Amino acid sequence: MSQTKEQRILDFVLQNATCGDPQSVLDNIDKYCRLKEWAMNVGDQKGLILDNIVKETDPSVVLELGTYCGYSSVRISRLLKPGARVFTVEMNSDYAAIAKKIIEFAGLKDKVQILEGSTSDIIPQLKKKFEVNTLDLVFVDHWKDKYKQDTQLLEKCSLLKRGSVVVADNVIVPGAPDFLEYVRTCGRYDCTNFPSFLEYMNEKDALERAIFRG
Ligand SMILES: O=C(NCCCCc1cc2ccncc2s1)c1cc(-c2ccc(F)cc2)cc(O)c1O
Ligand SMILES: [Mg+2]
Repeated sequence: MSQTKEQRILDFVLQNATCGDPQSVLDNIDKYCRLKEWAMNVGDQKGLILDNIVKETDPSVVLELGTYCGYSSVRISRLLKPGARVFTVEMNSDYAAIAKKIIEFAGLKDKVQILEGSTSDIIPQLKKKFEVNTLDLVFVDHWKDKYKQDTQLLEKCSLLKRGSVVVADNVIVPGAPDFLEYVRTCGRYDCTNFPSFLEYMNEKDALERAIFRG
């Protein structure tokens, strides 16, 4: 059966990275996707900005929307204190299976729980089914036209508290204009734009940090 790009990324990690070493997993995914096949990981440049935001926030409970191959799950969870958790939502079961193996290879399976399904279904279940109270950090990296509605859904489900940090990838490319307009003008967030570049390319992209005011 012909391999998918995501399977080739997994194989490259298994053959070249060091088991239990998250940084080597990240470095090898970046190496493969820069040199061989582009893929939609947040990447090393935006990843460094995300690292700094995670370190400043020091979150206990993280929600990620859009797992893909698990690159940002590894990126985030490698920085968390003992006992802190990442819930990551992925609706493509092939991606979820790859991500599970990459997260396990990195030695981070106890910190990350992959939730397969749509954010519309899973976000309303977080409190009762997954025993989440509120979220300290949300990394938004799924369908760009769902960023705004899912941010509003997080508010509606009382999952955000004063100081909750929402970080969104790709606010320039592919872009999430309705999300940007919402968080910057609704009066409930303190927003900061972090200019960078699209993963593995020279095109401009950016992360947006929106801190919930409560
Ligand atoms: O689509 C992207 N990422 C979302 C994948 C969809 C994953 C999910 C959708 C969904 C719905 C509901 N519930 C759960 C989920 S999980 C994406 C695309 C590009 C890009 C940039 C330039 C290009 F020329 C072509 C693609 C770059 C990026 O960094 C991305 O993140
Ligand atoms: Mg992205």
